[in-house]
Amino acid sequence: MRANPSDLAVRVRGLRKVYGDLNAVDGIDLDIARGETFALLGPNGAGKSTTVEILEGYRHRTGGEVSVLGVDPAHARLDWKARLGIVLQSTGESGQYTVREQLSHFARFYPNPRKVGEVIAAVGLERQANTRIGKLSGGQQRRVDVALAIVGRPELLFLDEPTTGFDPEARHEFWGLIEELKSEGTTILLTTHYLDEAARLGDRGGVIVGGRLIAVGRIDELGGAEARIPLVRWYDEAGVRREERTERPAERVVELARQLGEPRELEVIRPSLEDVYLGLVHAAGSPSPAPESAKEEEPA
Ligand SMILES: Nc1ncnc2c1ncn2[C@@H]1O[C@H](COP(=O)(O)OP(=O)(O)OP(=O)(O)O)[C@@H](O)[C@H]1O
Repeated sequence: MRANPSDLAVRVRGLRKVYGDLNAVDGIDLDIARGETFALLGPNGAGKSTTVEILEGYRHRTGGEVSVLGVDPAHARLDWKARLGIVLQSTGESGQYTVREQLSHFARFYPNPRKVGEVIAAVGLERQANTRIGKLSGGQQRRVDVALAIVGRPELLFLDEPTTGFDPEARHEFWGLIEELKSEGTTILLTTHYLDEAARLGDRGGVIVGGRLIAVGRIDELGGAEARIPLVRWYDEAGVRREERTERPAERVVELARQLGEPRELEVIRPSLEDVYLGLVHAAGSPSPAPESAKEEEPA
């Protein structure tokens, strides 16, 4: 994608982060257009949170250029922070205030906040509005995190594994909320291990492995056309498992039925984002060690 820099919410070039001997982020280039939802995917320890926390201004980088809403997060001021909404991976919410009190308190920090009652309704916590946060379930506390992140009407919303601990119904409701924010023009950077979530919400996505972005593109094109060709699987007469990629799986199935009658455990698989992702991660291998000159100690 080639975009005018002013249309970009996030522009990253050659981003690096070294912890001791580890290249946690190893030369990432990334553009996220305004209004886009970008899903950052990758296995545990791949460097997603480190990247996101650098963009949020919570972590120093070792090298590279970063611009978020036109500002370098390493030198950003409070008015820049007010344009962001952040849902961190772990919740840090204090439990002694009610949902409404906490939201009303934080809404005051922003120049143009949403109405607290609307935010509570949007995250589905109307019945818990006057409950102390410490008494909510894990999934409900996560909704409070999301509510706090959107109350300031952010231009750019960071969602780091936002639906971990949600039951399936809550996840679907949450997706509806994110789709509404998208339709209002909010730019979203989402990290998630749920590939169905990434496929549903993401416009574009990237896969990080070992600190490197190994694939980036439209979410439904990630991994290339080849990786999405349907797969036909069956057992032949000798009981050997066979598989074949074909653009015309129905034709292949008819041929097989003609040859074998009812082939054992015949399957037609249309690769999902999860299949494509697993193929990419498997092919990418493991991280590289840091060069001596780049070593840096990281405080906790
Ligand atoms: N403060 C730190 N000091 C030293 N190493 C760190 C620190 N924070 C993260 N790391 C290491 O950097 C690597 C990248 O971690 P990061 O948290 O960015 O991965 P992630 O992709 O977000 O993983 P997950 O999906 O598990 O959240 C990991 O190997 C991790 O152990």
